[in-house]
Amino acid sequence: MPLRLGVIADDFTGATDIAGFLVAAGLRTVQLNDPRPGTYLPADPDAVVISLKTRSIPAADAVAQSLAACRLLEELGAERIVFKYCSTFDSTAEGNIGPVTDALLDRLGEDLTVVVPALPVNGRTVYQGHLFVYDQLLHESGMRDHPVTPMRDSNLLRLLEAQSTGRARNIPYTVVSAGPEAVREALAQARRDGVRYAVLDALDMSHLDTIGAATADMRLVTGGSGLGSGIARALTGASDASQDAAQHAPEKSWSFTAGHTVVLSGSCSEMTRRQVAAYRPLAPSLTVDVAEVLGRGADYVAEVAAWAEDAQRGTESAPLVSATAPPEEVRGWQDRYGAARVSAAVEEFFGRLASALHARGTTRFITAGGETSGAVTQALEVTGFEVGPQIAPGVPWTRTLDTGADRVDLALKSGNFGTEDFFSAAQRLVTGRHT
Ligand SMILES: Nc1ncnc2c1ncn2[C@@H]1O[C@H](COP(=O)(O)OP(=O)(O)O)[C@@H](O)[C@H]1O
Ligand SMILES: O=C(O)[C@@H](O)C(=O)COP(=O)(O)O
Repeated sequence: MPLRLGVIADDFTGATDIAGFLVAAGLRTVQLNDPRPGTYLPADPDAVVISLKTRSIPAADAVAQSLAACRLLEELGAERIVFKYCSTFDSTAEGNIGPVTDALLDRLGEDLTVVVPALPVNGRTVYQGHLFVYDQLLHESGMRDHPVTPMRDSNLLRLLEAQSTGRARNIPYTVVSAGPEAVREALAQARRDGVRYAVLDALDMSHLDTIGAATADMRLVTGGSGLGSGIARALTGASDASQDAAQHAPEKSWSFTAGHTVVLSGSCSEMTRRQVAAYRPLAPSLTVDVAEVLGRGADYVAEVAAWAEDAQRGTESAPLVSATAPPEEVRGWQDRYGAARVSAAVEEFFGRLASALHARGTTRFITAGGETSGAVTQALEVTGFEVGPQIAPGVPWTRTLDTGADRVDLALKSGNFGTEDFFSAAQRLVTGRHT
């Protein structure tokens, strides 16, 4: 069977997010982290999601890695490509969403694509081309203070045109709510007018189903996991009931790996800050000292690993190691040492800590933050995942494709996803289902 969908995701939490929605819609989905020609692919998947860590690297590198991923997906026979980026359009001023979109359009010989970051089930909607996070415009939400990709504009047309070579046009919700035929006509008109990026409004998940149906003949689409859901549901004809069941029913056949659990939080988002605050009274916790990370490196990693190992013995709830901090504290570190240096050092710290803990018997990692999850997953040398039960919309448990002693379970939480009790909720799913 040809691969029906190939997804290029610009970070690791984003990749598991979309993979979870594809699975919920009924597509057999595999997530690959270190894709190379000849990479092992289990059981004839319908969709392959490639996780990259390209959101905040230099644009030229992001383009090169995304094109390599696209080539691999084409070799696997992918009929259609989805470029998955964040539902809050996280990008630096120079890109990378625009440059990668342009490069993929050129590679696939297409002149028009759609831009659909909306994920209404998690409060991200697009109205008249403006991105909202629940009741706030993107630039007024916590995303204005993101340590790596602060978002200071909510107008997707302006954001995209500033990063790319072509013209953008909004297809408003009045057209989207009129159904797939109306959207197809608007897209055809946009193409005739030389528009390169059609920014579609979406206020609820049914709008994403409409967009999924209307874009069935497009080789390249771009957006968030909600678009993935709409496309997959158009492919499989999944009903709301089957989608709901897949998202919420405990998967009886899914088993977790025996061993210890740790919670690693490197996200500084508003929701992660609340989740960390809610979890602290329930479990041993350690706050990462950024000065120690920068000053002591490997020594500090060993010290924190020893603390976590010790803490794992004395408690039911997994220990939490957290660098999560409010914006003024993050700015303080960045002013002192430089933003790029601090981010890279904290990410490297979490990667090294994960490796050290894995060597000492930790098999389950609950990580908060996209860049943080990428660093942890890469340090653990995970090559690919199977996607399991959803802890919250957009956050499934996953397990590595390895079957042997190296197998680990990972819950990669996007910064703003999940409810306040997320860290406990993730562990509740594990209880009683060890291998
Ligand atoms: N206390 C801190 N000070 C400065 N930067 C931090 C701190 N804690 C974490 N970071 C950095 O902030 C970034 C958070 O990004 P990420 O992990 O993607 O979270 P999110 O999913 O919320 O975007 C990472 O690069 C991380 O290393
Ligand atoms: O689309 C989303 O919101 C997520 O899938 C995502 O990309 C998460 O990124 P982080 O907030 O950096 O974890």
